Amino acid sequence: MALMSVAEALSLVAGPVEPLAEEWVPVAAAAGRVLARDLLANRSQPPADMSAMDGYAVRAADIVETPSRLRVIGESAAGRPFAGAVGPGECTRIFTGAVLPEGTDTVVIQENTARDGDLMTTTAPTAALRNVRKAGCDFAKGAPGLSAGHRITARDMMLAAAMDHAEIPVARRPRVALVQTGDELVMPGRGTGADSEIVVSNSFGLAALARAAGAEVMDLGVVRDDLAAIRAAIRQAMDGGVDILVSSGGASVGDHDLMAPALKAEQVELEVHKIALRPGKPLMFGRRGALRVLGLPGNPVSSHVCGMLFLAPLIRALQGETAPTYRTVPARLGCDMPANDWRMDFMRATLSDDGAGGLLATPLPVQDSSLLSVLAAADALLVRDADAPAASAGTPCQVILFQD
Ligand SMILES: Nc1nc2c(c(=O)[nH]1)N[C@H]1C(S)=C(S)[C@@H](COP(=O)(O)OP(=O)(O)OC[C@H]3O[C@@H](n4cnc5c(N)ncnc54)[C@H](O)[C@@H]3O)O[C@H]1N2
Ligand code: MOO
Repeated sequence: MALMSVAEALSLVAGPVEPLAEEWVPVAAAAGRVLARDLLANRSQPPADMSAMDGYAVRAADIVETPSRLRVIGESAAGRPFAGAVGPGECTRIFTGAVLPEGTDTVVIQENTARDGDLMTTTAPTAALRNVRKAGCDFAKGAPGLSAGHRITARDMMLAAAMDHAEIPVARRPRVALVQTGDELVMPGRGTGADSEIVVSNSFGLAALARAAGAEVMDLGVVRDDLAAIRAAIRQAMDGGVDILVSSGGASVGDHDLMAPALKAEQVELEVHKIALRPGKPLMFGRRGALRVLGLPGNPVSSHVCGMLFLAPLIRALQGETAPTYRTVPARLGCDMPANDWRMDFMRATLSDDGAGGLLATPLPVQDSSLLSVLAAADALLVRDADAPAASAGTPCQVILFQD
């Protein structure tokens, strides 16, 4: 029987997802968070007509001739507006960012004036309404500024602050718990040096991916290949209010691969179990109540690729982010490729310049899913569709860039 496609699995994992509850955070702490509601401007910017330059605020009708001579009756500076009104034949000194005095509509830059006591003479023409920023020209009070589902950038933080928001509503960070199964596993620096030991690597990549997508991560550590121990870890996640439990290892079909039986025993309904993906065929996804479980293969490259393809989009979807999927960019093949088999393939590849402003993607020569050195040396994942025909160098293709 044909295994489920990557697209179908992704739609089950990160398809229509009810976003987590909102919480309010100070704008200064909002980088990378996802807006839970549309953010409207609480005030107009600029709040009044303001000068864009240092010079003199005048009435345009008074400076049609050059030279024109006007009486200086006061000053308007940023934060210290001129209190009165400016009549015909009058002007005020004005500085950048100051409110235009009543009666004026144009600013003559000081370089185009001469000053003698309280008289100002224009020395070059200035078009009517020049050097003035109209009230609300950046944004008007009540106007939509940022949309729900948008991930806040540094620039958005500036906009939100300028729109006079001290705190903004964002989706709660998804809580992700990581568990790694395997009798062979030891933490870095904690092994005895025995050949049978393997040093844990998966949780480091998965935690970084999850945090970059906006999650709070807790590491439940290494669990032995023991049904009771794995079931206890699943219950710990359920009781601890975890949103996504991510396991790595024990996903295949060997006698010691206990993740599926443990999930079934804990009544986690498996919606995905084995898909047409390389690396990552043994992927599992299930739910029980509010808990979602992603069971990733233990092979390090498989766990990381599945983290990029499924975990990061799920974390983003739970925050209400729009278009929660992995993102591809166009490139061209750097070498001839044979036809693909029935598994969609995400190959570790290097990128180079194609000499025409584009990218050339060349798969690294060995693609075994255990090879961390190859994963670290790659620039991108080259996407090969299931059953893709043979393709020659230069053929357009898609790649996923590593984001770190
Ligand atoms: N008869 C079959 N055997 C296998 C199949 C299959 O279809 N039939 N699928 C293969 C594929 S594809 C994959 S991928 C692996 C996945 O196996 P598991 O998820 O059960 O992974 P483990 O056996 O637990 O570990 C595999 C490998 O990865 C190392 N590992 C595990 N966890 C970590 C970790 N946290 N950090 C670093 N390295 C880890 C582990 O020591 C093993 O070397 O199954 C194939 N077999
Ligand atoms: O799917 Mo496995 O991840 O090919 O090695």
